Amino acid sequence: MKRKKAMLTKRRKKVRTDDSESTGSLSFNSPKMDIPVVNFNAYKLGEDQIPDERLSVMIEEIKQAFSGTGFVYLENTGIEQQEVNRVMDVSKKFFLLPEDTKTLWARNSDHENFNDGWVSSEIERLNPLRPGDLKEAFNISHLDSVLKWPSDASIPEFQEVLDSFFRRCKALALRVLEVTALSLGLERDFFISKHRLIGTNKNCTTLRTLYYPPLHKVTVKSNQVRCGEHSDYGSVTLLFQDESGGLEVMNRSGQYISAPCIPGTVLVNIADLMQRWTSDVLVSTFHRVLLPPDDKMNTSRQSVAFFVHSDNDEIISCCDGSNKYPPVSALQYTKDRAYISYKEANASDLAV
Ligand SMILES: O=C(O)CCC(=O)C(=O)O
Ligand SMILES: [Fe+2]
Repeated sequence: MKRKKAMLTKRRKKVRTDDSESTGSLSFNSPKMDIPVVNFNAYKLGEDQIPDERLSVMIEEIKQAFSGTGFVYLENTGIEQQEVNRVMDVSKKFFLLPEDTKTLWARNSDHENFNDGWVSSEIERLNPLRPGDLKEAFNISHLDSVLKWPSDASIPEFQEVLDSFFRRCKALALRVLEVTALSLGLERDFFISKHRLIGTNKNCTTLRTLYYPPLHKVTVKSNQVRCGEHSDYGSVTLLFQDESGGLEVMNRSGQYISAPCIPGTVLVNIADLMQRWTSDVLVSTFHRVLLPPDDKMNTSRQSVAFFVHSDNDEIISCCDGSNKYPPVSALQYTKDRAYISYKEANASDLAV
């Protein structure tokens, strides 16, 4: 762990000497990130009944990360790179199907499972001041739903692979929430007691597989990017990226810095409701994915995010009893935040 941390710091220093200012370009060219790498081995999936003392180093490191940059790479979580590759492979098969076929599994906001299904390119704008994001996605939040699972003969394994990855991410996320509670001096089950219904229609936690198509044949609009500047809405997010890179995270001085893929790790970040819940002790940080550089416009990018939300009916009040923010319903908070990403912006190419 120490070695990797040192490596990241070294890389960052090296890049910062010649590239410390934003170029103003919409393709990524940012300094390297100093997001800590924390060894999760003591509480990896499969390790059970671990006394709090054995977790003490990790607890402290996670607290530093979540209250500093709001992002951390976890290594030795028990989720192996091969599992992630399987999800990416099966997802790519889906995203490469013709649009008419994918439409059969399009997300339908009128449906009870309003979040599940395929989302076509340019539908969402995570930064409402930009044109629609150049990405496609497939969402799963209700494991018992059979309605939205693609059943194309070319990818019979789609449901099995995504369903089982959802369960693995859920298990890891609950462990992260336990460690987070301990790091704040709270009871171990403080957060997980409000995340009991993940995978059902009473919780908005979503596994989202993302595909950023090649852009060389696309007319890219002014200020359009792959994924606009935003912070996530819920409790925490687990993120897996392929090696094409491109994710950038805003640092404390307001500068976007690169958060590269480190194979075998899981990138975890604090989301907005968790920041509010912890009275701003833990921080939810802006991040984005710009366009690839000109010589890589013909390449695609993939990522897989697991957005963790507390149960819909929970009322979230500041955990320190401070009343810094009024209590809020978890579902209402998520709905209000998501609405902003879908409503039409009046001018799609405002300066950003
Ligand atoms: O694709 C990525 O690497 C990031 C996606 C993301 O931040 C999001 O969808 O909230
Ligand atoms: Fe995000």
